[in-house]
Amino acid sequence: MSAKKVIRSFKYAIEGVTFALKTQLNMRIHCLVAIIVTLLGFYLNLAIVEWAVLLFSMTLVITMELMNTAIEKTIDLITDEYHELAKIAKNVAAAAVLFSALNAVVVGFLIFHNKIGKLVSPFLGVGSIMEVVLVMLLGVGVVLLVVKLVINGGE
Ligand SMILES: Nc1ncnc2c1ncn2[C@@H]1O[C@H](COP(=O)(O)OP(=O)(O)OP(=O)(O)O)[C@@H](O)[C@H]1O
Repeated sequence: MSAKKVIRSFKYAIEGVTFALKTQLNMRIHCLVAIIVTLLGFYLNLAIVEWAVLLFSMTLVITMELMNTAIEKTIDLITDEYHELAKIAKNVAAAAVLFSALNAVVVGFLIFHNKIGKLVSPFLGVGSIMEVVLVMLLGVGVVLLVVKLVINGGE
């Protein structure tokens, strides 16, 4: 492949990401969460293996969202009428996003749950109560995200 072709493929890929960011709310949510989690990771000084697992999980969610968008658009191109197969294809693609997001949440919990005390103590001087409150808030956030993904069918 010539250098020109490589640059052109990058350009197409960037166009794809830009489209997904502009049109898919879930894609914006995934990216925002990924940025926040990455900043948190720097602050909490994660180990290399923790970074590797975390980055893989976050990238997987974003990749699934991109594939979901591609499948949605392909179906819309094929038909704008109700079709059982169109429904199955879109729902299965949405399920892929949901599973990758659930995996990311579990990975995030495994990596961060021991470190939440360290995160809040410099600000509040409290560890355990805030830890419980933050885990509960995280849980509520996760449930809301899952409900939203289910209702929107991955958008
Ligand atoms: N052509 C179709 N035939 C049958 N069911 C469909 C069809 N298009 C969509 N659906 C159903 O509606 C759900 C949501 O569809 P879709 O993702 O296209 O909506 P949307 O979230 O508004 O899409 P977009 O992100 O393109 O705005 C799908 O998961 C599927 O269950």
